[in-house]
Formats: sequence, structure tokens, C-alpha cells
Amino acid sequence: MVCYGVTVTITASVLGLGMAKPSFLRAEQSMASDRATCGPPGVASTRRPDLVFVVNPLGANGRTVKEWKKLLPYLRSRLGNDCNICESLTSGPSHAIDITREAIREGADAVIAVGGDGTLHEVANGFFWAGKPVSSHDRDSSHRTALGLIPLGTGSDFARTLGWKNDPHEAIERIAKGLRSHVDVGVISGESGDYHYFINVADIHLSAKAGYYAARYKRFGNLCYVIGALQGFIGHRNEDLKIKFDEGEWETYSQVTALCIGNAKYFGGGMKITPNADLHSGDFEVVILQDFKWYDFILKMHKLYKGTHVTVNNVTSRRVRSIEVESVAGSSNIFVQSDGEHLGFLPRKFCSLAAAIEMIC
Ligand SMILES: Nc1ncnc2c1ncn2[C@@H]1O[C@H](COP(=O)(O)OP(=O)(O)OP(=O)(O)O)[C@@H](O)[C@H]1O
Repeated sequence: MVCYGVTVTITASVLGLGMAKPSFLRAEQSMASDRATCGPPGVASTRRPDLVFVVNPLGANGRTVKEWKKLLPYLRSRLGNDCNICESLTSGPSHAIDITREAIREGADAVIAVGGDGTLHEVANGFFWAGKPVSSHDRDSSHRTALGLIPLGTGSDFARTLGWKNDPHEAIERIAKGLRSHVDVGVISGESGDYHYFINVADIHLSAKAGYYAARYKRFGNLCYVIGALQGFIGHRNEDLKIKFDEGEWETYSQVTALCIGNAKYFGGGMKITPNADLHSGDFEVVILQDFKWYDFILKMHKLYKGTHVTVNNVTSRRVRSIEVESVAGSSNIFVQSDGEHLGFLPRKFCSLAAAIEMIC
């Protein structure tokens, strides 16, 4: 097995680069030190935890990898004595999914996304395969790989829900402490029968179209979301949508501008779009904006950032475990995005998977 594509070894113990076997995870069999700090506190272990860092070299328009390189000496000194560390740079979109699946199958203790929400999204997707959680070949059935995050992206919206600053040193401290907490994950299904997962916010129509365009302007930092929104407005029409909540009856929502499904609270570079979403609740907060005109966004922008928009006219908020959405007119061009990544178009179904991933918090 290749040690995850374009890979740089950090510790001498991280072996297996470009070799079929042994993999990097099997290479290190030494005993954990007395100062075991990379796993849950109080858990006695006879092995050093294996940590896989998945780095998007193009995250935040290249800033991610620059910051990461500066961080490496600190990472080595803080964790290298106690943990096996494997760094893996992604070679393109979706590569982080494959890296994560492989790492989990090989028994990694944690897979840590280094980058923005897109990288976190791909790593979270790597925890699943064909609708089921990925598990290790060799570790006992109680073993769970944890998901970690060093937020180094453009928006890094997921981290805001947890109150984390964009401070990589703080993130390394969290990893060193190794405290884990179960978080919910959303699963999206469509006509193709494939499953796709999200951990932050999935959204439909104008905001999803704006996100699609914003991705082209990441070089402008958070300004990309403004440019994306302006471009999204060109030719935009509010649409009537058919919605089914929690397997109930179909309801029609007229003139929907955007529909947002929050597993967490923020999107679009700091907009608190689903302010009551809770990663540990087992459900989503769904916020529907109806009949918004372009000037409504200007007038209500401050409310969207503060999360106080849910009480204004033409905004509905409700908690659901599942939601199915279709276009009334059968339009096949209503955008869907998940965690800021373009996913495709309606129809789609979204379900909450309670406590589906253990996250290093
Ligand atoms: N090596 C690569 N080459 C090109 N694209 C990549 C590569 N690795 C990952 N990607 C893609 O880069 C995209 C953005 O990554 P990421 O989310 O980390 O940064 P960002 O967009 O700057 O941050 P945020 O999503 O928080 O705004 C993702 O869609 C991912 O698929």
C-alpha cells in the first residue's frame, strides 16, 4: 500500500512510503511512552496512536500548505514522541476521501483534516463506504477512528460552531489531549442511489448556486462569498418546492429563495444561517427563506450574520430528522451543495445520523 499518495514522512517511525507492505500503520510497534498524550485520557495503551494528517495543498488558495509547513516543527515536538504521525498531501478533489478510508481500514486512531470545510467534508465522507461506516481490518470491534480538524481554510465555517479560532496551535493541543465527542452527520441520497455525507450545512437553490460560483474566487479570501452571491443572483428565480419532513406528507413551499439544512450553524464565511443547529441533537435545523429579493439580502444581511433572521417575515425554521425536497415544476437545475461543495441538483433526501462520528474536540 502506498502511504497515501504524495506523502512526506514526519517521524522516522512513519514507514511504508511507496511500499506494498508494511503500511505506515503497521510499521511502528513500539510501546507507548509514559506520557501518552495522543489518545483519550486514562486509556492505557500498549501501542503508539497512529495519526494521519490529510493536508489540502491548495486550501485557502495555497495558504493552508504554507501554514502547515510552518507548523510541522511544533507538531513534531508536541506529538512526535508519543504518536506515529503520517502526513498526506491530497493530489486533487476527492483524494482525501480515499486517503481517509484507507487510513481507517488500516486502523488509524485519528484522521485529521488540515484545510477548510471542503477538506473536512471529504475526510468525513471517508468515514463511510456504500452507506456504512468504514471499519478497521485488524483492530477489535470497539476501535473507532476519530475525526480531527486543523482549520486552515478560507471560510472554515464548521470550526465556528465549536467556538474554535483559526489557531493551528490550539488545534494541536486538542489533538494532544485527545478528548472525543460524538457528533451527528447528515446523509444525502438522490436518484442515483449513492450516499453522500455532510457535517456542516447542506443547502439548496440560491445559496448553493452562490457557493458554486464562490469556489472560483477563493483567491480573494472571504470576499469570494460576496462575488459568488452577486453572480448567483444573475438570472435567479425563486422556485416552488415540494418538501416532506420526517416522512410525513408532501407540503408545497412557494417562491423558495434558499433552503438550508444545518447540522452545524455557519456557512458562507461566517453567516449564522442555522443558529439553533446542534451537532449532538440527532436532528437538523432547517431554515427556509421565501420570496427574498436581492435588496432583502442587503437589508437583512446583518441578521443573517448574527443568526437573528429566523424571526423575520418569510423565514421558517424547524427541527427535523429527515427532509426530502423536489422542485414542483420538475426543474433539474436547482443547485444543491453540502459543506460548501457543489453536489448536483434536486431532488434529494437528507437524513440525520445521530452520533455517527467521534470527533476530537
Ligand atoms: N490537490 C488538490 N488540487 C486541487 N483541488 C484540491 C486538492 N485537494 C483538495 N482539493 C479541493 O479543494 C477544495 C477546497 O478545499 P478547502 O475546503 O480545504 O479550502 P477552502 O475552500 O479554501 O476553505 P473553505 O471550504 O473553508 O472555504 C475542495 O473542494 C477539495 O476537493
